[in-house]
Amino acid sequence: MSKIIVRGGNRLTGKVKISGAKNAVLPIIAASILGEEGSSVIHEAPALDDVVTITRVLQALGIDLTYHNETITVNASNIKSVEAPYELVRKMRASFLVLGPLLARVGRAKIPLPGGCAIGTRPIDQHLKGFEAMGAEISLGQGYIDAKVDGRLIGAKIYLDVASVGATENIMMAASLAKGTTVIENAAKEPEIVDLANYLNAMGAKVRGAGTGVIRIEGVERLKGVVHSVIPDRIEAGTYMMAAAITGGDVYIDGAISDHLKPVISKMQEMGVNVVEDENGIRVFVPKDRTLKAVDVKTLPYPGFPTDMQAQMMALLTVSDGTSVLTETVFENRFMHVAELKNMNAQIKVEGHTAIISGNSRLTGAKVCATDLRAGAALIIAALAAEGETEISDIHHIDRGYIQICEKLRALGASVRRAESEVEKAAEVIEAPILKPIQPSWA
Ligand SMILES: CC(=O)N[C@H]1[C@@H](OP(=O)(O)OP(=O)(O)OC[C@H]2O[C@@H](n3ccc(=O)[nH]c3=O)[C@H](O)[C@@H]2O)O[C@H](CO)[C@@H](O)[C@@H]1O
Ligand SMILES: C=C(OP(=O)(O)O)C(=O)O
Repeated sequence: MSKIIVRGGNRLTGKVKISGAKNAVLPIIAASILGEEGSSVIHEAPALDDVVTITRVLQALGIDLTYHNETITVNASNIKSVEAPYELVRKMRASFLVLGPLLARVGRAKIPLPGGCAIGTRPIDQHLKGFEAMGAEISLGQGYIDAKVDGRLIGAKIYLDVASVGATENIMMAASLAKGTTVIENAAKEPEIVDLANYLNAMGAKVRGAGTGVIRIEGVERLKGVVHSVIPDRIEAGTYMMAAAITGGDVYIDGAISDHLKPVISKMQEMGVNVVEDENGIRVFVPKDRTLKAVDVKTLPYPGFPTDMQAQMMALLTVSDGTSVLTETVFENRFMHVAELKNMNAQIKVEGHTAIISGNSRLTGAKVCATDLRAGAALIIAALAAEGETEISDIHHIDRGYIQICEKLRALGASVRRAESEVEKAAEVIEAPILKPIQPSWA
């Protein structure tokens, strides 16, 4: 099994470049399915495992796609299958985002129930409610969602019971090619939704209000490929901010958009971390001899404190002065890192959705397991401050969301390396079958 091995105690200094956002590039790749004419060229697409997986999903649909040097070129003028392979979709949640675009483009999609991090039950009822309101017929059998529409989807008014990021994106994409206007109420407001709306609008869609709670989409007849650069990853940026702080370091987070990180910046400042924002990035530093203070944190949909930063924040709180209360309100099972942090001598008690962290821990290196993506990031952060060596296993979770994390940390002065397993290095190859183009039922 591959591992990341960290020797703690080094102060991080220097500059780290932030890559394109995983949670923006994934829906943008899915949205490319909507382009009937020309190619889309997507820049700043980091070669994360999740990004590679979704590109393979598109290839399995018979879509022409190439991926070189963080640039993806997609030509979806021909779609040859409406069925996404189980072996790919089970690996990640966001692969379900191909359902809306396929349904809108060719009137049919057969997608396995999605996999991804086991941080909660993660239902897809809000996605399906949206598609049904737009006239789709949905059936579920043998682990697959089969969605059909006779003719085009019809614009509808859809109120989301929860402000789901994925449901907002899936419905927004489907609505772009529907007949008439769709209004999504209680829509998610994350920056990744705005990036997707910008991409769709460049393709010729008419999406208004992305970034607010009400998004209005006027359907158009057809969309075309465009050139787009993905926004920087606010969660990757936040992770390096925590890494800098826990080591008492001084790091410039190059490319981070501070507007996207306000709740993280504000909590870190409350703890006593110095954070200086400018138009190109964020400098994070802890003055010598400053002790960081405990704070209370509650995760919320954007613009609240991101659930995807909860685990990393917890790692930082274990060494801060005093008791912190951290409440997770977005996912019901997102404290799996607690047991692992406790193995490193952290003092944490969980009561329902709340973790009570007694600070001032002297973290010690241990053998620990990355139970999910951000849990893995939290363990690396804790390990940077721990005494001795920490060995983190199950790092395939970390590879879903962090590109070259060991290289980036080493460049900042950390002692961190990967120990690769030969078995995992033999990449799984899933060949796309040879298929014929599909015509929509109304063509
Ligand atoms: C690829 C991607 O962008 N992933 C992000 C996206 O995940 P994802 O889009 O899956 O997260 P959602 O916003 O949909 O989930 C938020 C909450 O809504 C619930 N829910 C969701 C859909 C649904 O149909 N019914 C329902 O009840 C979920 O169980 C969860 O409790 O947003 C999450 C919340 O910011 C982030 O943690 C993930 O990193
Ligand atoms: C939970 C996450 O991702 P996903 O929704 O892809 O599982 C994440 O990025 O932290």
